[in-house]
Amino acid sequence: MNNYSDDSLALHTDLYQINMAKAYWEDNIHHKKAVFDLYFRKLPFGNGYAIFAGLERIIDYLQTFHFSESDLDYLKELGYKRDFIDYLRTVRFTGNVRAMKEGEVVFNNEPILQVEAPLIEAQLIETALLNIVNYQTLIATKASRIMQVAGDKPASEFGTRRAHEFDAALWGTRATFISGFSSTSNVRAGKRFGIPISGTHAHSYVQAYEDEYIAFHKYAKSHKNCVFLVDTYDTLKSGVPTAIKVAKELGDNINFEAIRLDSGDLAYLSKEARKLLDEAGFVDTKIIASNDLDEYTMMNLNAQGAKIDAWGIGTKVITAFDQPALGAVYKMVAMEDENGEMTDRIKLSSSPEKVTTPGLKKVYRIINKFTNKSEGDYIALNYEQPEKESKLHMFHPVHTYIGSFVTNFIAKDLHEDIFVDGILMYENPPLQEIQSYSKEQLNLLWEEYKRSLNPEEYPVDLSQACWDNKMKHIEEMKKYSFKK
Ligand SMILES: Nc1ncnc2c1ncn2[C@@H]1O[C@H](COP(=O)(O)OP(=O)(O)OP(=O)(O)O)[C@@H](O)[C@H]1O
Ligand SMILES: O=P(O)(O)OC[C@H]1O[C@H](OP(=O)(O)OP(=O)(O)O)[C@H](O)[C@@H]1O
Ligand SMILES: O=C(O)c1cccnc1
Repeated sequence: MNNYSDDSLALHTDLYQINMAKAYWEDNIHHKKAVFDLYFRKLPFGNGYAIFAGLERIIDYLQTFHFSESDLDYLKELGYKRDFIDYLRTVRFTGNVRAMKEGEVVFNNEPILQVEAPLIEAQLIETALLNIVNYQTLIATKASRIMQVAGDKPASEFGTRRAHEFDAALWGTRATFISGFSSTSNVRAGKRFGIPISGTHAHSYVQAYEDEYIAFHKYAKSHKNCVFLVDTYDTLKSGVPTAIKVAKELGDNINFEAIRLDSGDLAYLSKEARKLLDEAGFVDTKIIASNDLDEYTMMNLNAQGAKIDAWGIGTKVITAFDQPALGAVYKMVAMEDENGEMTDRIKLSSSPEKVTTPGLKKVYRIINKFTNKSEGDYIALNYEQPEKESKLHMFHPVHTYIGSFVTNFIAKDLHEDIFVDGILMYENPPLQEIQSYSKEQLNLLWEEYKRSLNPEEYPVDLSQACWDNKMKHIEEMKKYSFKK
């Protein structure tokens, strides 16, 4: 354990970013403008779309970006020279960021966010930006899959105890809320983000009294709104009948809101519990289910006719249980040359998906005016104006023979100016608004893209000019490497 205080996020980066920063600075190219695209190549969970989350934290990170004195002391200890350290002391984020809004429905191979900044700044922030987007977008997408099954029934996020430590619990639960979860059990997240909080009680509460009747009675004395956990000993023989008995005794003194089932056969138990509650006159008392739930189990429970009114979901959403990482990348697409002109940059690869798409680009959602559904996304070079065209040729960027012509469309630019010359231009909407925005954007998608199993592939196409430009750079780069 050393004595440095943890007072900035500038070193929350990979050492190779600092290695590059040093070399750029020594070569005096650190101030040249560079453009990077942030995107992922493959949708997670085999889903047909993803939900973007992370912008709020990125804004906060970039606004406060600086190397603290303790960061610089540590770099000095590592052997970095004084003049480089003195330079780092002055570094702030002074560039431009364009990004999609949080809650946006996003797809593979389209820039979710673009950074245009002095090379050294754009490079130093790469790791943190990817760290933020990859986790939050992954969790928002998992949560969205779950909400496709939950429908109008509320889902509460219960996962803090299983999350990958504090930050993941906090920002992860925010991501689930963006995708439609209705509440969280994490009280700090409620305080920090204004997410509605909700909570029942644990088995230990019943164990503390050993007797379910006493436990429920005491709980009801302490809380007017009661949700009783009924599976500590025997759900149908003891838990549900005891909850009913206490609720009858206390009458209008309490609101018998719900029971919670947390083990056993949730389909069978919910149906039987429903019968007992209804027979006792508690037709409005809800049944909440929890225990290792995810979209697959929930779908199965629905198919079995389970009488579940609300879901408590922890581990599997907050850890993105079936896919531990999203693979978003950050790739250079343009750079200022020795004459001060911006020139495109490309990275080649033997796999076509990994070849980058050079140039400054915009992403448009092409919305059919008649159906109000999205026809696909269209990536065009900055100077193009697809919104002014009457007919668009949309074609697959790898299998170019797959394509169609679109007319009567709206081309919606999906990027917002977030920072211009380091100045924040964007105001984060309230979280509730982000949730509503996300829901509206999902409504633009045909159902075929939203099913959880084998969804249709949503078109993410390049404009002809963007595609021609890419081909030109591939050819030039091949000639260049061949000459060498
Ligand atoms: N009817 C059902 N159909 C499909 N899956 C179910 C059904 N009922 C429960 N499950 C799921 O099956 C799994 C059973 O969990 P587990 O093996 O931990 O048993 P349990 O009864 O919960 O015991 P424990 O007391 O240890 O929690 C959970 O993921 C649960 O959500
Ligand atoms: O199952 P999750 O989706 O993660 O939801 C949260 C779980 O956390 C609690 O269990 P607890 O930590 O007491 O352990 P348990 O598995 O023994 O119930 C609660 O009773 C849920 O079962
Ligand atoms: O409120 C609950 O019921 C709850 C919260 C966290 C984890 N498990 C259950």
